[in-house]
Amino acid sequence: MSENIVNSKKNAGNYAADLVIDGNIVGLGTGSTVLYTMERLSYRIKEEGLMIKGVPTSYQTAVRARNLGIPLTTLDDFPKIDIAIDGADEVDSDFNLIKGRGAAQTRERCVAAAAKQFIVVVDESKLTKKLSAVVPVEVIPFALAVLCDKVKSLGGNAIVREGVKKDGPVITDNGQIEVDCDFGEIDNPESLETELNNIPGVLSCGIFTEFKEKTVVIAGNATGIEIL
Ligand SMILES: O=C(CO)[C@H](O)[C@H](O)COP(=O)(O)O
Repeated sequence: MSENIVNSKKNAGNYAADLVIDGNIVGLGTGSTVLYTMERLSYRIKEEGLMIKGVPTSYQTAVRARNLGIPLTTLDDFPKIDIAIDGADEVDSDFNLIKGRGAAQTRERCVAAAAKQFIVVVDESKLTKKLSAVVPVEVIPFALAVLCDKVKSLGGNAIVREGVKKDGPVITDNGQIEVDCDFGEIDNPESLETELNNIPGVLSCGIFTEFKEKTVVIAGNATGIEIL
């Protein structure tokens, strides 16, 4: 990762952490940008006595939060939360998102849906006019072929994500399979999201179009941030 991208992620992540106030229940997204948010929250907890609880969106985030001394809670205890901070793989000009590079989009969707405010932290290279990144989809193995068939009928190409230090498919935190679906440029993200999420056996695809009204995008650059 270039120094520019690292600084851009850091600037966006840090800015988002400073939006959190005492008493907040905070959705903690997954990925490298949110890690900067969590590091800054950890600093604020230790140095400023900030009192918060985090709801992690993945196993990795839970481990990182524990190591950073961020107290954790669950959606069982707080079905409604104050603010969720999460990264994205692509953000279009209407605030439609593609998420799920980390295969965490199902829990990320649950946490974003539960939040009053959804803060998306990205480096500015993630901003695009039109979504065109690969769309991750989490599916139960029983429905894998059905999903692949449906993706084909929608003009896409589905590839089961392979593990890096494991042979075979990536098994998600929910014990399911992650499938990367390439549709090229996406003309209608809302309808594609609905089509994919409605396939029986799909837990969640990585297109997020329904949180626009509560979304603030913080796009980091090498020297600062832009709020969109
Ligand atoms: O959706 C995600 C994980 O499932 C991440 O939020 C997204 O991939 C962005 O990650 P990063 O901040 O590392 O670029």
